[in-house]
Amino acid sequence: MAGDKQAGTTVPAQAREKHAQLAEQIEEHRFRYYVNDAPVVSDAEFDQLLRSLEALEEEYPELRTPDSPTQKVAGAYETEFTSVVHRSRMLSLDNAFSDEELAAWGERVAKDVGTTDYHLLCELKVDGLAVNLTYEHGRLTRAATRGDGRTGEDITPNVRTIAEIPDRLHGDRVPDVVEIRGEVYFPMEKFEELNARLVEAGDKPFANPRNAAAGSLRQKDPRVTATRPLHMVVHGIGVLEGFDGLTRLSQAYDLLKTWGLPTSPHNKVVEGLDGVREFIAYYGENRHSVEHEIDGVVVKLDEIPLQGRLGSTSRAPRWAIAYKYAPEEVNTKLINIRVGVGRTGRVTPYAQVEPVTVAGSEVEFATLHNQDVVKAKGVLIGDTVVLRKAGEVIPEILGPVVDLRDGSEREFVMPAECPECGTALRPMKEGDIDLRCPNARACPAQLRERVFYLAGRKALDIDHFGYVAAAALTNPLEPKDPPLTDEGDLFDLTVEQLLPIKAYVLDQDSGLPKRDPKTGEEKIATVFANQQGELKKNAAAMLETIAAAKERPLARVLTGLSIRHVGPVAAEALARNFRSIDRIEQATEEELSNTDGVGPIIAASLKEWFAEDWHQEILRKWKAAGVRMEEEGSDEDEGPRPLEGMTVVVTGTLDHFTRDGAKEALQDRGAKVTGSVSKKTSFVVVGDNPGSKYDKAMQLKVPVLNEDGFTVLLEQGPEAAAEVALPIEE
Ligand SMILES: NC(=O)c1ccc[n+]([C@@H]2O[C@H](COP(=O)([O-])OP(=O)(O)OC[C@H]3O[C@@H](n4cnc5c(N)ncnc54)[C@H](O)[C@@H]3O)[C@@H](O)[C@H]2O)c1
Ligand SMILES: [Zn+2]
Repeated sequence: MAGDKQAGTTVPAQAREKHAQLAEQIEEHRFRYYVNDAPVVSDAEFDQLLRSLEALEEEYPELRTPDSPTQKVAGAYETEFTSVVHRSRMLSLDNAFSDEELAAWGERVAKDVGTTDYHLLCELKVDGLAVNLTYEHGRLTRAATRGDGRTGEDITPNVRTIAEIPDRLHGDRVPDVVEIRGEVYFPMEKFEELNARLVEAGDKPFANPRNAAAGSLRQKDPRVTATRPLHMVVHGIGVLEGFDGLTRLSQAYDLLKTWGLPTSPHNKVVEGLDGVREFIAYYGENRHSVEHEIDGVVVKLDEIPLQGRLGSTSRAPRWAIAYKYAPEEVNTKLINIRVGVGRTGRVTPYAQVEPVTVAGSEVEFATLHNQDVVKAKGVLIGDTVVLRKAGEVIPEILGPVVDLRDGSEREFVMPAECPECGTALRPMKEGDIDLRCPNARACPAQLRERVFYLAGRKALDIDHFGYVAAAALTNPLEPKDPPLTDEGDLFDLTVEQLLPIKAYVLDQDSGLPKRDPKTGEEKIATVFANQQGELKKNAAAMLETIAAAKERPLARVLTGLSIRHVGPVAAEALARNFRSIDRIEQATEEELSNTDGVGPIIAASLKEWFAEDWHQEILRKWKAAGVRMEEEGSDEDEGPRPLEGMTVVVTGTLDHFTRDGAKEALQDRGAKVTGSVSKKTSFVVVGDNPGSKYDKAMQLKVPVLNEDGFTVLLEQGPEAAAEVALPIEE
């Protein structure tokens, strides 16, 4: 009877072997996760293994023995902590990964609960580690990890270092004994700082905040725990002695709160599964506005007596379910760290990883900000890393999986030269972390990025002018000389120039050529001409929009110049206040920095920009091409400008004008509106609650107008307004 059946069973040997293998893998991962606080696979991968095991046991129920990982709460491990027996078991939770699984749970509850009078309590599933706090007569006497659910590790001294966890419960009606269950977590925003400190000290960084929470709490020396910003949220009650009358879990939480325990502000009792779905949808959208990481929603039967009626399996209660959101963290390989050059020359390292799908999109690159961040994260090229993609945010590397290193990994070294033009990199100012390529005009990367930005949504908004076009026009393979050596010739592009252009098809995220998925070869395209050698339709549309873009508002033109620190907001403020490029150029640094929304840094940057000859050349060419360099309506013949040459500050709240409305009224009459009061200020207009600008004006004896005076200024001019200025206070 040898072969694929074992005596007395119907389970094929193959299945049995597969089961044993999976079980062993799962046990090993649990050990790494619960004991070492250093898992080597993502939670999603781990859950997948567990699910495979469950599926196998579904098919061959004989394999579902009591010691199977599917039947247990993690495992019992020998660790350096003293073990303690929980008074009542700490269970895990069953998971639902889809709406069907949630609905199936809901139906089972409805069927088994024996009444229609029950409620569902929705809670956030906090991504941390479970702890059990025992309070006797109101005093914290013991804190333990979950362990295998019956026995955990004694971490009392460590838990005492967490400020949020009270040593004594408040109030005079506290139970003789109560077990409080909750989740200890490590805030995401403190995570980078912790890893930086660990790396600095030569210690192993954590792969993610959950491991950081577990690793920080499970320290032999509680003084180390005390230095970690740990928090806790309460999510359950174990044994309760000497206290009657708790019938609803939601109300129990209210009570725990009065005792001084950190309960969650997000819990919500809902009507039926549709209410649950709403809660799930809401926090799916607002996952990152919560103070801790969440990996799902836990739905519980709110009536405590009914919970007892449903009971538990060896592993999890039947009266609760954890609905899991799509994972935001995946493990992948860090293939390389490259550097990219931005439009202002800033050189930033970024990670190139083995492509993975996370939160619904394929990711190949992740940001690393600067060379110090790479160091602080402690990642090496070749590492398996935890990559996180939270919503629409750019993917980031959380940390390395140190336990998978084999010695072949290498440290990233920031290059000394620009990867695209070879110029030596340097900080712009002493003390700057960022390195820059100083070859602003001719560096192909900077030029490409500038031109791309210039054509983009925030600036000239030119149709069919994307990254590929920007690269093709500035650095084509053919012809040798590019049509654009800087932005100056943009408006003079001709069809003849476009037709012969061949260029790499570049990827916007990396600036690298895209590859043909079949052949692996770099993609090269005739970017603007079709096979007949005629201009492609979208290239024709591009040329048309370029011509039309000469009429774009001044602020957009200004934004498109890629002047450091001058983004759309500052450009808007400058355009409103000065109304022409020439006037911005002629303004003093002080006048510039007095503009609302423009400070000294922007003012200095503007001055620097105008001082470059090749920038002047761009302006000259654009003017010659007919690009509008003035705000509409700023022509001299547009009407009288009775407040020309005046500088006015508006402060406080006016009744009949918004702040912008007041500004516009002044600017329409030729006045300049600034944000700070100086001796040169002509008038200060004050509304309600004017604050320090009023005092300053009085001190400098600058005429101050109330709202009526302001109307006089607008309607009758400065002399009349001076007559009605408020009296100077000494
Ligand atoms: N990556 C790995 O190698 C590895 C290994 C083992 C376990 N894991 C991960 O650990 C988790 C499995 O552990 P598990 O058995 O604790 O199951 P679980 O995390 O799916 O659910 C149970 C736990 O959720 C916690 N929880 C958070 N918020 C809660 C709330 N509001 N109410 C009740 N409980 C709440 C409790 O601590 C409870 O013990 C999975 O996410 C799994 O992927 C990963
Ligand atoms: Zn360069």
